[in-house]
Amino acid sequence: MTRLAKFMNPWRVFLTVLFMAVQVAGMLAMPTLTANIIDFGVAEGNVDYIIRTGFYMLGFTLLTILSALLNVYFAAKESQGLGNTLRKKIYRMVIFFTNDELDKFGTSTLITRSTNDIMQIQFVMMMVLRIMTLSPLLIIGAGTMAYTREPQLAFVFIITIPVLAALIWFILHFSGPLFKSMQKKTDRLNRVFREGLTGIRVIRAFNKDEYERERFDEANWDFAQTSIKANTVMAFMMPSMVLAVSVTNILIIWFGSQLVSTGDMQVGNMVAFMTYAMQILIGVMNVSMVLFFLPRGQVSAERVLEVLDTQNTIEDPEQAKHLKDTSNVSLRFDNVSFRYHGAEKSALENIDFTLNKGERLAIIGGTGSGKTTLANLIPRLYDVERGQIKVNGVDVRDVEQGELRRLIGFAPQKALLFSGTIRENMKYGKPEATDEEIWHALEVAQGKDFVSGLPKGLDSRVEQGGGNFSGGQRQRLSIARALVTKADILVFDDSFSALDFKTDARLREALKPDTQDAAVVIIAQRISTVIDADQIIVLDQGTIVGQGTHEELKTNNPIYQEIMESQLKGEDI
Ligand SMILES: Nc1ncnc2c1ncn2[C@@H]1O[C@H](COP(=O)(O)OP(=O)(O)OP(=O)(O)O)[C@@H](O)[C@H]1O
Repeated sequence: MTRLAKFMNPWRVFLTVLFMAVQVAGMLAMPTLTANIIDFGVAEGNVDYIIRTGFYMLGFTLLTILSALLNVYFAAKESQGLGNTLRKKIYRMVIFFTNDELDKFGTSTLITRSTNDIMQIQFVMMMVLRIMTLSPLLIIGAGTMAYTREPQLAFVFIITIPVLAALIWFILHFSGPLFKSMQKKTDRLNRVFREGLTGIRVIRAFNKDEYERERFDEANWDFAQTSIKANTVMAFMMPSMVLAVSVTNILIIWFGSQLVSTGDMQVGNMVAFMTYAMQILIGVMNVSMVLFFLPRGQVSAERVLEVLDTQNTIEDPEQAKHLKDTSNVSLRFDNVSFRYHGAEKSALENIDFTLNKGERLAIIGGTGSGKTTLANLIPRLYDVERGQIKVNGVDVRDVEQGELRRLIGFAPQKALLFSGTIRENMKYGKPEATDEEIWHALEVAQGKDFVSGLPKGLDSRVEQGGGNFSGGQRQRLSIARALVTKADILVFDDSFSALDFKTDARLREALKPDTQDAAVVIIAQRISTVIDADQIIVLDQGTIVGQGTHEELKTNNPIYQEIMESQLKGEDI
């Protein structure tokens, strides 16, 4: 938690502590004023004194309330501000994470860390800022006041504080592991719930509704049981506190009344002593609670800092080069090899090709042959292990990522759209794109007809992930989004797979005049998609096993022939 200090505002922390100190001073003054009113006002029948002290008490009460409010205000502002800063920082980090870092963490843990863990930090920070400053001050202050008022009664604390501390320890000792297991069970509950929601179609198709319901019920019941147990144990906290306060009061009254009867102590002092005793015991209880929650905040802080401390493996060079000659675009893979982080085998081995302006390169291969990996290397989503990727003759690692990616239009394998309107999605890579440009891109991507058929056209809503469109429609929108950028290098990663053969053919035909000045990479599993490419690369287990035109490969490449035979009848091609 201490490492979080650098994200905090020192002025707000100072004001929190300052108002807390004023609040404590007010709280400590009250029992003394009560004692005085009893001993010098009531006992001596001094009405003036009672009224004057009554006003002082009112003043101190107002001061205490005001400073308590300001303390809570600044503590809440600080803890919420800390949460806000951490969330912002995590988001900014994650958005620049390379695929390597994203693979290392996984999306769901990044979501949990930026929501649950930060909320836990906020909660603990609020407790620390309020209770951890209030309680020690209160314990020391009330202890000193009580002792100076009546040293003969101070021995009471030697009995009651250890008893209360032991009771609290006992409760926390049993509830601690239960709360810990509750966190794990919450994770499980979330996982089952998430799986159930995302897999709802599969669940229905396999008629597994009942099975999934039982799985959820079981996780839910398990969580509820642990929660009940933990809270039952915690329920002993308040009675223990009441017990400790009552025992203290009994002891104070028992011994105090003897001192009063012998004239060694005044009644008011006894009342004040009882109030100080209660303040001390509440302080002890609160400190124990904070000490209980602190380790949880610590774990969350570590999980959040782990993300913030992550060094991006892909960084911009200090002396960046520029992709000057954009009029004559080229893409070159120079003996490129790549291995995923922690993988034993290379995903790509010695990939070598050159693609020039106006040319179309198709990459075909079976599942897991490395096609998507190759596509991801072009915009530098990963860095090569060996070899070089050059755009316009410059190594992509020598160029700023922003400059490189502005040159590339990318339609990923999973056609992901963002919630918003179709227009907003189309403008994603080129915010200044006109409606005319968008409609043209949609026409090329064979999406104009269905978009213009929608009642609101370009203003039609796109749900999260594009869930309100069919797979084929999503792909066409994703292709159009890439085309709107009018990029020099266009990469279509299996983007035509959900299109029927006719639409696929029409799209590729429409693409030709539109991409005359671009270098186009088309990744596909279907022979019909790659048939008219200027150059085809056949990938198998990460290596190039064939390179040439369709006519060349058709006659001399056994793997290409194999793919062809499995998909089409030879005589049709
Ligand atoms: N993030 C990753 N971490 C580790 N290994 C990966 C990762 N992504 C892919 N791989 C592995 O790299 C190899 C190539 O995968 P890739 O996704 O490039 O294949 P692909 O040809 O695009 O397959 P498909 O046609 O099924 O999409 C596979 O063996 C795969 O298991």
